[in-house]
Amino acid sequence: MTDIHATTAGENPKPLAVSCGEPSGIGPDVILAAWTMRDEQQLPPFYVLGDAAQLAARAAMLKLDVPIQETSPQDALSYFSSALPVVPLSSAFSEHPSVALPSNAAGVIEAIERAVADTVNGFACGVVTAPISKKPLYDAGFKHPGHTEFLAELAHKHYGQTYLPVMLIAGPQLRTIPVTIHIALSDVSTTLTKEMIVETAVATDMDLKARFQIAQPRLAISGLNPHAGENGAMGREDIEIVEPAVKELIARGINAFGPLPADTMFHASARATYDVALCMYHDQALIPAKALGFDDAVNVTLGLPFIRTSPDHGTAFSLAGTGQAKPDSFIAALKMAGQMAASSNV
Ligand SMILES: NC(=O)C1=CN([C@@H]2O[C@H](COP(=O)(O)OP(=O)(O)OC[C@H]3O[C@@H](n4cnc5c(N)ncnc54)[C@H](O)[C@@H]3O)[C@@H](O)[C@H]2O)C=CC1
Ligand SMILES: NCC(=O)COP(=O)(O)O
Repeated sequence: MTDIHATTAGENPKPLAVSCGEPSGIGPDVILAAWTMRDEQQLPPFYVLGDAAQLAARAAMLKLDVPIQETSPQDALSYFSSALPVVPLSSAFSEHPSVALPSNAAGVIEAIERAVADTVNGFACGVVTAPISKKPLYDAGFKHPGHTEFLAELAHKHYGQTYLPVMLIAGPQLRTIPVTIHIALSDVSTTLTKEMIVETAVATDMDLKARFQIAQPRLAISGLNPHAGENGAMGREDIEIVEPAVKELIARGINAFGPLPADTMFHASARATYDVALCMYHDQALIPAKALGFDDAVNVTLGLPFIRTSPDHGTAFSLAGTGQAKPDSFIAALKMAGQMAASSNV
């Protein structure tokens, strides 16, 4: 597998815009910890769309010495070496580690919107999102299953075009993509279409070339059913949906192969045959990716007109404010976004 995890840092003239995520989760913990490691980890500069007082309270709880500087996106870069730059939101957050408060939901959403707007407007070179807790946002009227779908909606708002967002989980040993994303397992077989597989694969092929400099990406396409359907004996979707998609991809000049039985496509020698595995549903893709790389895999949204990365983990409420949250995946997300911004040819 070509190594896109190797990073360069500090080469971008613009900082990354970090949305604070759920303030009661471990987002603040990993953001603060990452800033303290900015030199040893050679992190690209970043600023946080969040609440300076809440971040300062979390830093105190964690006994982290993090000076915090409220600033604008334009001035954030000049503070990064000496303080964590924070661009304030319209309203303050309440600081309650481990307890998601409905009153914080509007700020969580605003932070994502503002990080995207800053990037589109040229103040930031990419968006890095800290984890959100989806349920409190749904309760507050958030209509999108997760960041991935919301970011496509924001891209449409800014550019007037429709984008197909593709969730890539990229770790040092494995990259996977779920073709269907945040839907119930019972809806997968009725939602999956040949067109979805083809469109996801085309967007993947394009972005692996443009953003990750993989000249001829090799796409392994999983089957949906056990044993990729066992010639139709265990479900017909592999014959009727996945196989025709693979044929069309090959006809379009994309280096795709499959459908592969999902249970045998993730061992080491199988992984050596492809650059990315396209899987038919969320857990088929995310279980192997997180099992192999939970600490350092990165969630990247492909198919968008801007860069977005995120740690692969969620809000881990029980760890918020305890000092036990590992910042590794967030650090990997910062590095990958910085590297993508420095090297993208889009
Ligand atoms: N990008 C995002 O915004 C994501 C958000 N989520 C959301 O997070 C919430 C919690 O989801 P879960 O499935 O519990 O996943 P989770 O990733 O928050 O936690 C899973 C397990 O890993 C541990 N863990 C997670 N991050 C860690 C870290 N940095 N260091 C050490 N241990 C860590 C947790 O303590 C827990 O045992 C949900 O609301 C989910 O929707 C989940 C994944 C990604
Ligand atoms: N399981 C991954 C996840 O839920 C992250 O989704 P998103 O918020 O990045 O769309």
